[in-house]
Amino acid sequence: MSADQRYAYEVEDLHKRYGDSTEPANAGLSFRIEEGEFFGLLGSNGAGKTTLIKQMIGLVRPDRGSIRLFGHDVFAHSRYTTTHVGYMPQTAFALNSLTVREAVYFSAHLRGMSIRAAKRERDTLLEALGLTALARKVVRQLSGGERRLLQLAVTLTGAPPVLILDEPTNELDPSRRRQVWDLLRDLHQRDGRTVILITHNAIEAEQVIERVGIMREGELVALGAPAELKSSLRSRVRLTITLGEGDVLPDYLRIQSEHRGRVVALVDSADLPRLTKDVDLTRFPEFTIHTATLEDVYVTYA
Ligand SMILES: Nc1ncnc2c1ncn2[C@@H]1O[C@H](COP(=O)(O)OP(=O)(O)OP(=O)(O)O)[C@@H](O)[C@H]1O
Repeated sequence: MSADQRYAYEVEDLHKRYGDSTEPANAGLSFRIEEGEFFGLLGSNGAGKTTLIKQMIGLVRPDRGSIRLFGHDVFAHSRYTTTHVGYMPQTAFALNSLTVREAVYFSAHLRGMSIRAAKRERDTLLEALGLTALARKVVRQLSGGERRLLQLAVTLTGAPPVLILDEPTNELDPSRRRQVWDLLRDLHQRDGRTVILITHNAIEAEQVIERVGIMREGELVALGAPAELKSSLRSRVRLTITLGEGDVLPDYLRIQSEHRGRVVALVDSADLPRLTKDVDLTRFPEFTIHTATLEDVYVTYA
């Protein structure tokens, strides 16, 4: 990190346990996110991702530890936090009786933009997210995916320097998902925004994220660039193969998933020559071999 680079977030020794729950939701988390970084947070259900994020925007108080946003304590400077972070939660969108264009316009205006600037912002965001044709529709009449896009548009209003997005591509069809990833990549590369993304879709996220944290049981069990984490895997090669009736694979393969004869397995690089000797892969109707993906890292750690 160069001398003039700042941290967007500095999280130190964060602990959180809800009510009389025996297991902590967050247990001793410490990490930093650089200004302008695209950071992905992965982890299975209940790993503690949402709790961490809610603490980072000052919605949930930790039992112990500190969180600084550009050097400001998020709880002592709650106004600073709300004006500098755009948060898109997983929960349903609230502005149901407004039209799409009103929802975006009012959000921009409430974030301090003049009437003129808010109108311009509204038109730009609706266009960027492919919502212009729906501008006059009432929010409650939108489909789940359309609502999700609108929620993203509202989150982006006022151009907050930090975006925290909880599963932004959930419920979207493949072409809309691509549109969202392209937009986020643009906001990051062109405008230098810091993006913090929670996702279960490691394969798609891998295209955009620069560093990833993997959570399990309230702790960060892996933190690094996707390439670094992939190269740290012992089983570096992924084999996908469709088996026929009675076919069996050697037991040194680590099976990750199996569905209707389609098997995904991880193979130690050292075992690859042995595998190609033991199994005549060309006899199978379908197989692929490639280096491990971020999803393999996720499945290994989470
Ligand atoms: N308001 C709450 N009250 C009590 N327990 C909670 C509350 N919110 C979360 N928890 C518990 O804290 C733990 C972490 O939950 P959290 O929602 O942070 O996980 P997550 O990684 O975001 O999960 P998911 O991927 O399913 O959204 C879980 O055991 C959950 O049951």
